[in-house]
Amino acid sequence: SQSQPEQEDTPITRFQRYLRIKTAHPNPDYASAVSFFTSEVHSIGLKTLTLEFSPGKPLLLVTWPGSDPSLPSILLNSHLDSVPAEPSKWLHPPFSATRTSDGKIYARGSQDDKCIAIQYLEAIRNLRMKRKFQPLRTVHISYVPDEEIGGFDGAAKFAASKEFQDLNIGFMLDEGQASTTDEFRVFYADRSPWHLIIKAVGMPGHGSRMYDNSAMENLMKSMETISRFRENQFDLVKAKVAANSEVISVNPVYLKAGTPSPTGFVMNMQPSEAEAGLDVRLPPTADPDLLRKRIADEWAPATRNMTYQISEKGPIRDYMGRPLMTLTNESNPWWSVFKQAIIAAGGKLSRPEILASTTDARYMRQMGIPTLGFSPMINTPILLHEHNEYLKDSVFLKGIEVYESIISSLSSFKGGSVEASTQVQ
Ligand code: MET
Ligand SMILES: [Zn+2]
Ligand SMILES: [Zn+2]
Repeated sequence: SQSQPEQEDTPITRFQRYLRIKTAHPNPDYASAVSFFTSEVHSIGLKTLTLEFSPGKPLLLVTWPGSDPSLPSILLNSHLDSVPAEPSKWLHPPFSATRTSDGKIYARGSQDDKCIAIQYLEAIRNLRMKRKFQPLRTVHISYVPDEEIGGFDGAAKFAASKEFQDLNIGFMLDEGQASTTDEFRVFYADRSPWHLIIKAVGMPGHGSRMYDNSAMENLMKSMETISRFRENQFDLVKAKVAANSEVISVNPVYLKAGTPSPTGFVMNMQPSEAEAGLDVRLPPTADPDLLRKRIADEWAPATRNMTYQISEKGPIRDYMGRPLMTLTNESNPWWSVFKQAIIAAGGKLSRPEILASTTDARYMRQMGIPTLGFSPMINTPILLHEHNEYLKDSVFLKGIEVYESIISSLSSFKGGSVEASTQVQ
């Protein structure tokens, strides 16, 4: 064909344009992303509102008013930011959004989660402009900053705000994860993230000496203990006793030790301090107190002069002390509407799962709002945070159709008395 795809204005090229905006940390270009969405939203005749709970960190709210604004609304959430990428290790530059001849669109954020940001809007565009669909309930989209660094200046402040309360949200969708089979995955809970730092101290000494209680020895002993715990948890997964997301994961993400020299490190000196950083994730079913005790007694024991610091990145329980889980049975009418909408779009849904990672959904679940994690990507490898993250064009386009079905169903749901019983478990 004579067409020049890059100059067209289609759902795919709009996806590519968004992927090219560098919203990766540590310096996400939120301003460009917000101005991109603002003009897209205005082009379909809807209004936007920019909120700024923290300077330089805008949150864009899109509203499609329903015919009965007194009914609780629907919120579709997507984070604007991405994790960094190492360009030299990619097949195609991570902000090029290169589309290969077999339809793969390579970009950081193509799966996590810029796809859903565009799909929400394209689905609304089709429903509104082509199908002249009129929602009964108001539909909102929120484009939020800082999810990848904990969401404290984004979704956390948003969920706690008066503006959020005024939206009167009855049900929410947030990101999920790709499915390697032909069944869509859906998530009713997240794991809670802890950042754990353990520190060891000891006498420095000559690199040739063997002596007890060096900082390195103390840290290495802890790492061995942690590795055993990690293997036990992993064995449960390998034996298929539990899913990856149903156990406690602990993974070292940095190690820091050594006496620096101009050419690297002093090699004949055992250092007096050593430190490790670990990413820990707890499923909502795990007892956080037991893990705290294990860390104090075994992973960083004071008897070996070790200290530790746990930072819990967001809520693990709701205000009543209950685990943050959205019901996925017939007692939650939103669940039934969602499930039917997937089937109506010709899709299959696998058994609801806990998400192995963590999303902004936890802040909304904490407010008692039933929230499901969902990203319509089937027959797709799970590439979030990896090199060569990509999404196939055909999968992306099918996702728009799926959201048309979901958004039209949810926004038409009449609810009634049954809605009042919809609670987070
Ligand atoms: N979504 C990111 C993750 O799961 C950030 C969550 S808050 C630590 O790692
Ligand atoms: Zn994400
Ligand atoms: Zn992510």
